[in-house]
Amino acid sequence: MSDVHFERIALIGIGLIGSSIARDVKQLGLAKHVVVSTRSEETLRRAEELELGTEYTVSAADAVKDADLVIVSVPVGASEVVAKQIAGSLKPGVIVTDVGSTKASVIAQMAPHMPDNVHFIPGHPLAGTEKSGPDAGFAGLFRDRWCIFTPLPDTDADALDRLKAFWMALGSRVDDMDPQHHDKVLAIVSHLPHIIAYNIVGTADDLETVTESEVIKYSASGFRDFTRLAASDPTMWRDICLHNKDAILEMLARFSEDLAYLQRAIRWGEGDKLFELFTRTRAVRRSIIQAGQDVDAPDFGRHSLDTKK
Ligand SMILES: NC(=O)C1=CN([C@@H]2O[C@H](COP(=O)(O)OP(=O)(O)OC[C@H]3O[C@@H](n4cnc5c(N)ncnc54)[C@H](O)[C@@H]3O)[C@@H](O)[C@H]2O)C=CC1
Ligand SMILES: O=C(O)C(=O)Cc1ccc(O)cc1
Repeated sequence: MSDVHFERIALIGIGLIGSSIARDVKQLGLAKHVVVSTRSEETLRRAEELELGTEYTVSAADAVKDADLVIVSVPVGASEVVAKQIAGSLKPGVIVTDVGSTKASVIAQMAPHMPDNVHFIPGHPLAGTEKSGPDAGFAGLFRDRWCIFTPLPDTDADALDRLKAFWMALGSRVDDMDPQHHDKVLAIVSHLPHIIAYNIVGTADDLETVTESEVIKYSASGFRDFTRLAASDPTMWRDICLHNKDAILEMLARFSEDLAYLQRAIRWGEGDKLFELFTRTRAVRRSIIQAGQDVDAPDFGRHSLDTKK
């Protein structure tokens, strides 16, 4: 079955996200040509071995020539470099989008380089795992997950609809948001949990009174969940921290205040305060489950969707 949405798609960056898009596009027949481009020869060769595209090049500028859709899937800190590389080779009318975890910074890095006759529409699929690289991707990653778009004030409505139709073909639910609001929401639901995970695993690793082998041997499931997040790609998460600095610092300040409240309640034996908080937070999880999110699976159960129904 074929449902071609774009004649030629260029994928710039072919890690977890780029390669998952490539697998879906191939499986669903959403494009006639898929040009894969990445910086490193080694990753490009691996993408070719995995047959993720129809053409391969280390030149982002060559990759985007004649493309109708360009998807940039690189660490957010590399957005400006890529924008500069592709700007002079984009076809008039092409849709250029990205998948970066932060939006205001990506817009600031890319928009000034985009020619007027190009539709630049920033996006962010809220789907992923702690793994990275072209081998880590899988078909179905985006199914039943949100993809948020942060269109610019002058974004063409038809181009936005075409891009949304593409993501809906991958199984995503789509929504629009203001970029600053996106960055605040993501700071609390995604960026802080990762930062807390990096911190707790780092703290455990630094403890002098508990040996590393004890941490490994006795790690209960709570700690293990943190280690999964803390195993996420260092480059990607360094860039997210640096490129969503204000929202993350704002949420960290709130978090620290609330932690001090909890610390005080524990110190003074204020069980009622602890009980009230733990009851309230339990309700949040129930709401997530009611909203249809499979929170029990380690990576939201995406691997179970690898094989098509
Ligand atoms: N990993 C996740 O769970 C999710 C990641 N994202 C976002 O998606 C983007 C990509 O993330 P992943 O695919 O997980 O990363 P990844 O590390 O698996 O892949 C990144 C790819 O970008 C390439 N790359 C790096 N710098 C480049 C440059 N200057 N020019 C061309 N290619 C370059 C790398 O070679 C690699 O192919 C990031 O912006 C990240 O914030 C969004 C949703 C989920
Ligand atoms: O692995 C996980 O639990 C994630 O939360 C993956 C993830 C990482 C970054 C994003 O911007 C979106 C999703």
